[in-house]
Amino acid sequence: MMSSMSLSRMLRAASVCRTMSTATKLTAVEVNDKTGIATVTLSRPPINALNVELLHDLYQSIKEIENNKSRGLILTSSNDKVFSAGLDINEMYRPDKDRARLLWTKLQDVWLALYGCALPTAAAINGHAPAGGCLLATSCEYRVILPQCRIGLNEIQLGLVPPIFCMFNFLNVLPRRVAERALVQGRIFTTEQALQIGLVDDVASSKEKALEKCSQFIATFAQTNPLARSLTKLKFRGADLQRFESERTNELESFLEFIDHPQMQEDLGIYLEGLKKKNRN
Ligand SMILES: CCCCCCCCCCC/C=C/C(=O)SCCNC(=O)CCNC(=O)[C@H](O)C(C)(C)COP(=O)(O)OP(=O)(O)OC[C@H]1O[C@@H](n2cnc3c(N)ncnc32)[C@H](O)[C@@H]1OP(=O)(O)O
Repeated sequence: MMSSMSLSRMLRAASVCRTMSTATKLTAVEVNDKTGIATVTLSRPPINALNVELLHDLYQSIKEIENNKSRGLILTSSNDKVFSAGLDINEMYRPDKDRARLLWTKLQDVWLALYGCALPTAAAINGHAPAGGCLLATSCEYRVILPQCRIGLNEIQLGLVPPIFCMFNFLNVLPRRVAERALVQGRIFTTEQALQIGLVDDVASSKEKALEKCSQFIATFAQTNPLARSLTKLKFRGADLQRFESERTNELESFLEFIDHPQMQEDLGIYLEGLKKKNRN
């Protein structure tokens, strides 16, 4: 039989962390009642490829956390090897046109919500983060990565033109010259390289330690007026958000045109096949 001691300990633990009522299917949201920090966990096995549904759930989670006045938001993954593999290439290869439109619109919505989030945001990058995975991480204000991970915006290697928000994210984090070179070369960085150029702020030896470091970053704002903080953040990011708004329709149409091109489809098919072949050999 369970002792009253262990029962009370369990009840105490249960009261510290609670799952948000509207936690969605492909993202789990947990709020620490002690710190007020919400953790969003990407949960689309096997590699958190960003499809319409995951992007939809992620957007809902970010908005819910923002509206519930949490103290901060941490983004992480349920997979212990991959933070996110980026956009689900199956959504771009031989796509249903309406769904492709929805995919891009949802990606844009997520970027707007995360980059412009009023709360302090941090990413505990507990696995590889290529392309869209890197986009999510660099939309946050602070990043901690685990050893032996790879991170970067490699779109150009797939023949894709990095959209404008990729540029904003890199310019916000890296010196201009480094950002430009990384994007035009489609560089994927190791953990050590990412730390050295400043693409990430810190390295942690485990997911738990990465989450702890993210919480510590968010706690640095405990004494700061939240409105003053969010307005100051907006002063830094507002011009990017405005330029994005003015170009979002054009970027959507360019994306649709781009993936409609026969050569693009052929390249995406070869790339996808290469990823699958890796597992067959
Ligand atoms: C102004 C606009 C103009 C035009 C705009 C053009 C469009 C620009 C778009 C820009 C924004 C974002 C783009 C993207 O995100 S594109 C996606 C790029 N992602 C990648 O290149 C990552 C590829 N994957 C990997 O490197 C590895 O899979 C990874 C390191 C993530 C994990 O490695 P691991 O060994 O753990 O796992 P596997 O490789 O075995 O993968 C498991 C299965 O998942 C499949 N897979 C992997 N990645 C993807 C993906 N991105 N989409 C769909 N499927 C993916 C892989 O094939 C395996 O499948 P099988 O189990 O069937 O073999």
